[in-house]
Amino acid sequence: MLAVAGLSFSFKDKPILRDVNFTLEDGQIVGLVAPNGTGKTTLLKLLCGLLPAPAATITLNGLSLRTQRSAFLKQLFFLESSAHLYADLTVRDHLLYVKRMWRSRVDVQATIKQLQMESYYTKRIKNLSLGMKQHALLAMYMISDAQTMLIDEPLNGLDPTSIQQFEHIFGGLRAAGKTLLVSSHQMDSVGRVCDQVFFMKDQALREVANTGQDMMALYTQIFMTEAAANV
Ligand SMILES: Nc1ncnc2c1ncn2[C@@H]1O[C@H](COP(=O)(O)OP(=O)(O)OP(=O)(O)O)[C@@H](O)[C@H]1O
Repeated sequence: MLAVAGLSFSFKDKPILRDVNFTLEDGQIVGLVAPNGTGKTTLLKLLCGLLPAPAATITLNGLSLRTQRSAFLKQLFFLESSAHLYADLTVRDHLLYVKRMWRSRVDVQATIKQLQMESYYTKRIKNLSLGMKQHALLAMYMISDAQTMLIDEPLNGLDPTSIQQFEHIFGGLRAAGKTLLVSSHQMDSVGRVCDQVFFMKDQALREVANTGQDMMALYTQIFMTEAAANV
């Protein structure tokens, strides 16, 4: 379980989060939804210590991010985006690197097959399309076998078949007991995959259980009704 208490953060004078508290239960997929520039990536970075939040208490299965940082981070995987992959290394290089660093038993070749990357896993990242890089990044998450996965906009640039494939893989990770916090702007996908959704607004998180409601309608209600009223 990931538990967060008293999390506040500002970029200079701009408050992003104000005294945020939440928990993520094991075996759950939680969506993180908000308009561009609200602070989704910032939150994910805070949860793994890439940005500082000295006053917050962040624990993962009882381990403190502040005082037991390396044990905490071994249980978590986060890579901000496929733009952060190494341009001159191949997909396979990335997967072998993650397997070694996370001491994982997940089979690299089986993962390549599962993600249908056979035709390009020996290619350098710089020669891949955005969708291919997104596959490579998801493969890194799968290979890490980390208990908790923070995934930032994994569906960007994917075709409909790949979106289905990713949703299936997220479901498989949940079935294996993993905890996923996934930011996305794809509300239909959020509705299909997530157990609950955090809507980020006014420096706070509004938690909504997914009971099959229309997520786009909910998005409009939370974010757009007010915006329209201000025009
Ligand atoms: N290094 C930085 N210095 C100052 N401000 C920053 C920095 N990084 C992000 N911000 C600001 O923090 C706010 C939140 O940015 P963030 O990238 O977390 O948003 P986001 O919700 O992930 O957006 P998007 O959906 O566009 O990816 C933005 O207003 C952005 O301008």
